[in-house]
Amino acid sequence: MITLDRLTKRYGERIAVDGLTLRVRPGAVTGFLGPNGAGKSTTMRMILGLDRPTSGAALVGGVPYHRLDRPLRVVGALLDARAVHPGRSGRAHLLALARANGIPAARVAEVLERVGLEPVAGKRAGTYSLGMSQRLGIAAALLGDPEVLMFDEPVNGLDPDGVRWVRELMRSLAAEGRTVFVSSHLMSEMQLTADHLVVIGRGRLLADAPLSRLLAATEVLVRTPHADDLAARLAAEGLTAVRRGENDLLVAGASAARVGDLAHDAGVRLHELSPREPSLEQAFQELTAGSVEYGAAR
Ligand SMILES: Nc1ncnc2c1ncn2[C@@H]1O[C@H](COP(=O)(O)OP(=O)(O)OP(=O)(O)O)[C@@H](O)[C@H]1O
Repeated sequence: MITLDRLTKRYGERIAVDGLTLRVRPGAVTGFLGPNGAGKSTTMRMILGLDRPTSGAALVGGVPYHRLDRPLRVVGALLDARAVHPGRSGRAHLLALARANGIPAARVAEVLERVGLEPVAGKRAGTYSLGMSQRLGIAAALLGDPEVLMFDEPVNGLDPDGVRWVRELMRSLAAEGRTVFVSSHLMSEMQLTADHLVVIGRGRLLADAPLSRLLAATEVLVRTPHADDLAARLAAEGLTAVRRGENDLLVAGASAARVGDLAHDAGVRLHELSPREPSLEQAFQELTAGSVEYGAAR
């Protein structure tokens, strides 16, 4: 479990993280979404004790990171896959980490196998492709068999096989009961990976909800030669229908079945009735409109 309590970070006049309060729960993949500069990396760095909050708190398993006795056994993180000594082999890198953290050397072989890096474990990390570096970073995060895992943009720059591999790994880590917190600016990716979403913009919490709820805001498009009659009937039921052309209405907040039933009751013939589920991309754009720091999001 990760707990943020009014977590705030200022850099001079600029507020990077603005009073974030939330819980990231075990047994699920929680996506951490926001446009560039929204404060995702800063939040993750504070959780890992790499940045000090201006105010508020970030706790892992109920305590601040700097008070953890054996941090790698509690929380593993991949922030920057290239932050490895290039002259060291992947195996040597993991052995050094294990030694420094009181983790048995035998664990290195286990994590190398889990991430599929065994065949190249003896090669210098500097020769690794981005995908291999990501796997090495993930192996390091898994080394202490931690309950909590955090990944900052783990699929950035990966090929489709690499993306699929990371996605499946996240799902399996969550299925093992771990807390998996993964940041991304790729809404489409989160739609495939996450169970729960936390959305921030300009350091502020915009949404904290199951993926299914963020996607549930269904609209229904109705085509009828009696659009005025139907709009009146819908209005009487407290539903808003927006006119789209002569015969089309866009109805928010009701299922296709309900709209169809109301039309039937009102004796209105329908020529088309189609639910339109917004993509997460759309939901995200609506949520973050006005909070994008650099104009167009990446
Ligand atoms: N060391 C720093 N000094 C000053 N400002 C900083 C520092 N680190 C981050 N910021 C600012 O804090 C804000 C949040 O940055 P952060 O990197 O956390 O965002 P992000 O959501 O991770 O974005 P990205 O996806 O671009 O990495 C930005 O406005 C950034 O310019």
